[in-house]
Amino acid sequence: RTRHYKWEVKYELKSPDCYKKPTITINGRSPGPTIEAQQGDTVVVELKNSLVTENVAIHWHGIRQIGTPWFDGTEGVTQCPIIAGDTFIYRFDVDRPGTYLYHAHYGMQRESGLYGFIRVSLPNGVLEPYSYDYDRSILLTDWYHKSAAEHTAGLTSDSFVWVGEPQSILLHGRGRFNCSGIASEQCNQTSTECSSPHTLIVVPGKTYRLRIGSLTSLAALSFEIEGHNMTVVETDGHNVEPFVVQNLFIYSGETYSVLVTANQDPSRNYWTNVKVVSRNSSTPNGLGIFNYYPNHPRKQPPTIPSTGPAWDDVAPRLAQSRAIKARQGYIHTPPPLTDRLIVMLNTQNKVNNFVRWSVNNVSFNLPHTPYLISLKHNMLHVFDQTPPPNGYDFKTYDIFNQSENKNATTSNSIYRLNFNTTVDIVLQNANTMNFNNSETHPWHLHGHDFWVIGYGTGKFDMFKDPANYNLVDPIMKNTVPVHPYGWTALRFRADNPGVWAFHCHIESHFLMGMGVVFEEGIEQVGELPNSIMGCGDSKRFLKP
Ligand SMILES: O=C1O[C@H]([C@@H](O)CO)C(O)=C1O
Repeated sequence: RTRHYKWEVKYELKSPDCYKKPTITINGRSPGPTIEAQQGDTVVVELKNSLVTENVAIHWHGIRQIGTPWFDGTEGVTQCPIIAGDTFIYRFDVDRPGTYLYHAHYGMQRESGLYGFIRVSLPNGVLEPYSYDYDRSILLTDWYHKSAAEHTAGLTSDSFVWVGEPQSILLHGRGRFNCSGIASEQCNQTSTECSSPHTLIVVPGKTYRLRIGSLTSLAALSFEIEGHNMTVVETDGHNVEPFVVQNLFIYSGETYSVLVTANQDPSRNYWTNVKVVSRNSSTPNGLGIFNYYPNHPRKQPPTIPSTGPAWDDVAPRLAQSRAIKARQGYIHTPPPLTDRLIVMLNTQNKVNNFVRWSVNNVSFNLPHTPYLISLKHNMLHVFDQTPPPNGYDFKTYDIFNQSENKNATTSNSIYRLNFNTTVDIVLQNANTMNFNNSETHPWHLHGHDFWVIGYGTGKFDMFKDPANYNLVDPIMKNTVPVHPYGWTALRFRADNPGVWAFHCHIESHFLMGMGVVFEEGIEQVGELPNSIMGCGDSKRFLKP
């Protein structure tokens, strides 16, 4: 079956947290419409770019694009941007059930509000291994009052201006900023998004499958529903061996399904409470109402919202990461051995006076001609052909100290993987340029799911640590955090012909170079559609 969507992407002045800001909407909404499909369907999105003076591209996050690598929506990697005024048609199969996302993948457009959910249901007659009465979803984002253009200008200037902490956390597009002292024409306190908080209406005694996704531009979050336990059952489209949490840590690019039963005192409402963790943030918690029917949805809970977990306590976050295992009966066993190990040291450093992020001292820049096109047509002059390093100087590099990394460079070189081989990636975190500081980075892989085979603290030891890998019941995911001063080990099969980005999902960090690109099986990629071409050196492959 084909699911057809017709979208118009456009700037509109919106006030999701009361403050008026040009927001990128789809058919007038941010978050955009949820794509609803069933396993095996083909999704067709006919996208009209009405941004007037800006190009666009949309990535279908978690959809592997098997056989359609040109519709991954990653500007510079798999396609040219969609020019203002043009209409572009994405067409791809959703081959697995679960909760996925979509969002802009061009410059820093995502933070302007261009995002939404993809929900893929099971085939008729097939049941989830858990039961619930209702299915709801809630997209968590962070919200800045400055524009993406202003952020980009600051980040790419040699007098670096950091984006800082977001002004608000939005619960499915709703937040509340304190407008006192702000000119009234700048704050629209009567907008629906601002005047009524996010509300989840629940019927006492019923169980809810709550799909939670994060597409923050920066913030790592803790999500909780006051007084209610949550049972984690799904992440990134894979069934999780159930475990119970009071608060769920969620990083940008991840999705979770949790089961929540409305089993508390039904005479009142409760807070849904979203807090920034991992950074010493000034952003107020995002608050919504968990509304027990028939209480009035605006009836304030009688309690003061909790402050949430300590922002700098890594231990519970690492513990949650380690608790996520594949569900019994749904385990895909990884290959026991790898063909290739790439250790990726994540550092913040200066390159020619610009503040950048690097992987093994290479800070990534996108080329003008998308890799998929240049590789398919063997135009090797359009990017740097020296492969990036497979590791870093393990003996001398001190991950616990500020380092100048004097020989860090920028490059658009890529990793070329042998088709149908097994690849291990170890993300190695380190100190930033600031004293006694290491940040959390959620890494997202396009075109694949990977097995999460290990987490560790300190420096990864390639001789000792692999002995402790979980090769029995590791979860498969498409996005995973590397915790401060720690490491995360992943394994995947390079079995999807195409060119795939792997990057930090913090939008500013990818812009600052925190990403790599993998090519695999390019010779098996079919004929590229005309619609992805037109920029850089790709013009000459346009077919008449
Ligand atoms: O990339 C970053 O830059 C700032 C800060 O390190 C600049 O001093 C920060 O917190 C980041 O995550």
